[in-house]
Amino acid sequence: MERIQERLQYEKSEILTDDAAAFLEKLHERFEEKRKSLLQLREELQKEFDQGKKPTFLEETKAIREGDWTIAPIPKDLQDRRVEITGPAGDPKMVINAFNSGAKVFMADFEDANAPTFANTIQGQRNLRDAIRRTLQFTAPNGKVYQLKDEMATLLVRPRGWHMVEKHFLIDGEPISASLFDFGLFFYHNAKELIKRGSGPYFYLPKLENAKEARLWNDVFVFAQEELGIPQGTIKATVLIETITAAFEADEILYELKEHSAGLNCGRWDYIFSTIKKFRKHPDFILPDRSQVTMEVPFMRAYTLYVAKTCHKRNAPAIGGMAAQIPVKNDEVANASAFEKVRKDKEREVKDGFDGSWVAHPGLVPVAKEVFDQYMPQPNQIVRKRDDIEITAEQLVEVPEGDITESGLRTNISVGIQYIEAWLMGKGAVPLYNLMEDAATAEISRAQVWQWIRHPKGILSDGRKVTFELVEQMIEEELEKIKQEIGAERFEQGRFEEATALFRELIEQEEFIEFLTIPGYEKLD
Ligand SMILES: CC(=O)SCCNC(=O)CCNC(=O)[C@H](O)C(C)(C)COP(=O)(O)OP(=O)(O)OC[C@H]1O[C@@H](n2cnc3c(N)ncnc32)[C@H](O)[C@@H]1OP(=O)(O)O
Ligand SMILES: O=CC(=O)O
Ligand SMILES: [Mg+2]
Repeated sequence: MERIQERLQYEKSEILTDDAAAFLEKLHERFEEKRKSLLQLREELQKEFDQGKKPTFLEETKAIREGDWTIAPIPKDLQDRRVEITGPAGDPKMVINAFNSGAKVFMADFEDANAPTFANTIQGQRNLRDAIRRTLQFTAPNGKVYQLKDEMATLLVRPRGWHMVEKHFLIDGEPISASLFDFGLFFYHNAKELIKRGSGPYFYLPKLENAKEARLWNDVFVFAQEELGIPQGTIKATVLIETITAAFEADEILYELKEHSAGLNCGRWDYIFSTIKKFRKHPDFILPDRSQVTMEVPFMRAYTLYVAKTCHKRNAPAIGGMAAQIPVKNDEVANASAFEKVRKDKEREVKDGFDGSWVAHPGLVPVAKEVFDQYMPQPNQIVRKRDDIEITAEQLVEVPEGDITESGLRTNISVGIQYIEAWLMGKGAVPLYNLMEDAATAEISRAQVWQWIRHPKGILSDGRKVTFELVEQMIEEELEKIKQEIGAERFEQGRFEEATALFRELIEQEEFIEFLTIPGYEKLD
């Protein structure tokens, strides 16, 4: 077996130990072929979407949707998930702050919020290993010491999606699946320790496109538990419903994972991205400015209500999504407005039936908690079945009204380039213009520009057609603005040239690039 040099560099981290590496190799041998065949299925289905197909509820799984079954009981420390904070796993200060934030759950992210440099990925594993053992500490350059409090949030870990590989760990010359790498290392080092401490190995599973992909995760769990001699059903996983195709198989996904399920979550940003991506060639499907695709537009309402209803029918928790607002420094009015937007977002979710929701920043934990405490005094509202809700396939794909504006196009260009630059610099989540931006939100930005250029209805509200030439002119102008905003020094020292080149590649390639993180990863360490 060939393993690669970087491993030596991290030997001291005690993460890529021989035993852990052997476990990863077993996962790879057993599941790599299936992973590849499922990715192939995605491509085949896309060809059908490109011909005009729309997703439907599957005839062959009708019995599952109509059947009377529930998921296995939820462990005690996942009963009350009213506020979940998320953040990149690789930053030790943020990890400590998140555990201490007062949120019930901390979703430690190897995915949307993490730029997957090998250093970030391995550091993330170290941070979590040490946090679980209560030994994680961090001293900031200003001397401030960060330590874990006695009362910590329950940990859920989000490995990367099935489409990514970890290029620093080769098996017979082939990179291992990033999902198996992130999951495998975390599980191997921590599953028994977590159980000993009264919790368990809990996960968030991102970017699944269908129930077959959930079944693969379930198979991985069964195998992993067997290998470590841990009782079957100990692993619990919440699946993000963040692709349009997965929404149509929400029931089936819960069913596949039912012994290991901890419900579903509405990953709204990737969900929007997924609709643009899947229907990119549909003449009737085009979205307005990103800022107009709110949670109130009919197809987003339909999706979230459908997820809430489906979860409760199966005794599963339904977890809401991420409002992009974060606290605004030095501007009280903008700050109050950001908090108000988050409050409204959480109010809608709790009233719809969600059992908890995400926040991006510790400063937002109290507001989300206050809303859930008010409307959900009990640990969760799973007993509240939403039989009153009926959602049709048509509602899930209803095209929203709205405008494409010059300002919306410019924001997509500017935010897209700035996010990619930050990501190439090793930061997977960044504040831009008072909003949290991560891989999912950046995907929307670049996908919209790609679509608006090609779609006959990609016309600005002032009548101009969005063209390559117009976008090219705006790229130059937006780069100049960015330089003014951040200063020439930061601009020169950054990776804006590469980020702009990648942004151009993403919008110029006729064949839509599935994820920006795939070509991006080639440029990352
Ligand atoms: C689409 C999706 O997948 S959403 C989920 C994935 N996205 C995320 O997880 C984004 C999470 N949020 C973040 O990464 C951050 O909030 C950012 C990057 C948006 C903003 O971070 P900052 O610029 O550091 O914010 P700010 O300066 O206000 O932070 C204040 C303090 O809160 C901490 N903090 C901010 N966000 C978080 C967080 N999510 N978790 C833990 N601590 C946090 C900072 O580390 C800082 O700590 P300090 O005072 O001890 O130094
Ligand atoms: O992962 C969450 C999302 O909104 O995307
Ligand atoms: Mg996502």
